[in-house]
Amino acid sequence: MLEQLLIFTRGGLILWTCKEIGNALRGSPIDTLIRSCLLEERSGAASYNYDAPGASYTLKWTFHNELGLVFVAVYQRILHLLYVDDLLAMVKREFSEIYDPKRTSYSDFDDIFQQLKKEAEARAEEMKKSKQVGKPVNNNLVKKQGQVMKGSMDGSNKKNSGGDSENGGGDGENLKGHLLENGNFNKNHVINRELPRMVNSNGKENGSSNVGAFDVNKLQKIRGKGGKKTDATVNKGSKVEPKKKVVKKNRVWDDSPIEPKLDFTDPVSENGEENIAIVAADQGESMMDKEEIMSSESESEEEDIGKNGKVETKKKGWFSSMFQSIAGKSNLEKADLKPALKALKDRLMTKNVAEEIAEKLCESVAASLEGKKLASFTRISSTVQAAMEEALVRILTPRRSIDILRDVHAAQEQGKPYVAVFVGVNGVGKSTNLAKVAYWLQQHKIKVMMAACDTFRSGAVEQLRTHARRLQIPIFEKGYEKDPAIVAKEAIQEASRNGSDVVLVDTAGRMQDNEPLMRALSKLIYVNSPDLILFVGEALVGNDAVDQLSKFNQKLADLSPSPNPRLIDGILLTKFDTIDDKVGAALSMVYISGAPVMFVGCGQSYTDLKKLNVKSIVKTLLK
Ligand SMILES: Nc1nc2c(ncn2[C@@H]2O[C@H](COP(=O)(O)OP(=O)(O)OP(=O)(O)O)[C@@H](O)[C@H]2O)c(=O)[nH]1
Repeated sequence: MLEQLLIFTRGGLILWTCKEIGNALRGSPIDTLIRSCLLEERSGAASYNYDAPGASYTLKWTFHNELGLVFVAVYQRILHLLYVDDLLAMVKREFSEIYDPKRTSYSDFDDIFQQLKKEAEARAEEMKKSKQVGKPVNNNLVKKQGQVMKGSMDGSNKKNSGGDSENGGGDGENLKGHLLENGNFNKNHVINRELPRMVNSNGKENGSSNVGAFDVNKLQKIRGKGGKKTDATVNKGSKVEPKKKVVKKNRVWDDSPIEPKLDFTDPVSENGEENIAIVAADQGESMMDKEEIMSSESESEEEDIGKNGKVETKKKGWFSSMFQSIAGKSNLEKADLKPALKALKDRLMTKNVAEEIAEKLCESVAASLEGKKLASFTRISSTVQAAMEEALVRILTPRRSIDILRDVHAAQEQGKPYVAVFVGVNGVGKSTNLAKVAYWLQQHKIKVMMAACDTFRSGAVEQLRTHARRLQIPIFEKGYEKDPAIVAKEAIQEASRNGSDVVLVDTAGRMQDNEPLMRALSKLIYVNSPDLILFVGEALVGNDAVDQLSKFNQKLADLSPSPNPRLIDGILLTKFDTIDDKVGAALSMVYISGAPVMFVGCGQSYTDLKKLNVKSIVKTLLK
C-alpha cells in the first residue's frame, strides 16, 4: 500500500499530500530523499530506499520541469508496488492541469487522486494477470486525454532515463537536484534551495520515450496527433514517397551550408598552467575570458556528433535543426540531449572524472532537462552545458561549511584540544600535508601538536619528527608496533596537559581493502572521537577515486563498534600541482563521499596549501 504521496514546488512549498493513505511515516524519508538525492546530482535512477527503525521504504518521484513541481510517492519496500510509476505520471499530468502558482490549497485534488489511484491499481492488476508484459492493457482505463502509460507496469521500469528503478537499493539514491541545503523539510514550506529541475524519466508525460507496455491508445494518439515533425509530412497523405522526398531534400541541404559553422572562434588551446591558477582561491577570474570559447567549442562538438550519422539528425534535416536552434523547440526529449551529453561525458572523462560519476551526472542532467522548453535562440548544447555547470557548482560547493579555525576556537572555549585525523591510502602525502596544515594553523596563532600514530610503516615516525622539528611543533610519539588508537588517546591527553589547541594525528597509509588496518583505523576514530576526519587523496587518481573513498567510508561504517559510526568529514587533495587540467578527482571524490574538499596541496613546501576554487574547477572541467 502506498504510504504517502506528496506534491511540492521546487521552492519547497507543499501543495498537496494524500491524507487518507498510510500511517505516519517513520523517520523522515522525504527529508532524507531531499538531502541525499535532490540536493545531489543523483537523479539518474528512479527510486530511493530509506530505512527507518521498523520500516523500510522505497521512494519514487517525478518532476514537472516546466512548472517546477516535484511529485514523491512513498511505499513499503517489501510491497513492490507496480503501479507507482504509472500513478505518479497520472498525478503529474492531472495536477499540472489544475496547478496555478497563486493557489496554495488543492483539496479538490483529493477525489481526482483517489480515482487515479484506483485506475493505476486496476491496471497493475490487469497487467499482472496478463502474463505477457508487452501485452496491451485494457484501454478503457487509460481514457484520459491521450495520456501515455508509463512503461513500468512490469516492474522493470523501463522508462526511467536513469535506469534501475526499483532496486533503489544498491547505491540507493538517484536524484539530482537540490532542494534544501540544510535538509529539513518541514511541513509548511520548506525547501530553502531551488530544486534544479531534474526530471526523472519516470513520470514523463510526453510519452515519446516511455516505451512501456504496448499501448494501443498511445499508438492511436501518436497517429492522430502526429509525432511532431514527421506528422506534418504524414498528414499530407501518402507516407512513403513524400517521406523519401523530404529526406532527399534534407540531405542536399545538409551537405552545404550546415549550421554549425557560424562560429569562427579558435579552438581552445589547453595549457597546463591554468590548472594551478585554478586552485588559488583568489585567482578565479583568470579564466573568465574563456567563457565564449568554452561554449562555442561545446556547440561544435555537439554538431560533430550529430554528423556522425545519429538518427536524430537525420530526422531533423538542416532546416528543422536550424529552426530549432534559433527558435526554440517545444519540449526537450532525451534523444535531443543525447549527443550533447555524450560529448560532455567524454569531456569530463578526459579531465579524469571517474567514468561512473560522469555517467551519473549526465543522466542527472538529462533528467533535469527532459520535458523542458528550450528557450528561443538557445542551442541544446548550451542548455546542457549550462545545466551541467550548475550541477557541478552545486556538487562542489560544500553543503555544510567546515571552518576549522572557528571550530578550533570553539574547542578552545570548551577547554579541550581540537583533534584532526589524517587518513588515506599509502604515499598520497598524508604526513607532508599534515605538516602544511600545522604550518597554516601556526600562522593563525594556534598551538599545534602532532601525534605520530603511523606505528606501522618504518620511518613514518622519523618523517613526522622531521616536519615537527622544522616547524618547531611538539610531537607525541611512541615508536612502532603500538596500538595507534592508544597512542592517539595519550597524545590528546598530553595536548590537554600542555595547552595545545590542536592535535594533528598522522595515521598509517592503508589500502581501502586492508581489513585489519581499516579496523584499526575505525577503532582509533571510535576511541578518540576526533573533530575532523580528513581523507587525504591524490589529485592524480581517476576511476580509483570512487573505490578509495567509497570503501574507506564503507569500512569505517562496517567496522566501527559504534552504532553511529563516523565517516569522512572532508578531503585534502594532494599533488594538485602535477595534474595539469585533469582536475576530475576533486569532483569524483566529492560526489562519492559528499564531503567537501577542504584543502588542496599543490607542492612540496609548507606554504603549498590552498583552498579549492569551485568556479575555476568547474570551468576547467567543462573547458
Ligand atoms: N608535488 C607534490 N608532491 C607532494 C604533495 N604532497 C606530498 N607530496 C609528496 O608525496 C610524497 C609522499 O608524501 P608522504 O607525506 O610521505 O605521504 P604519506 O601519505 O604520509 O605516505 P605513507 O605514510 O607511506 O602513507 C612525498 O615525496 C611528498 O613530498 C603535493 O601537494 N605536491
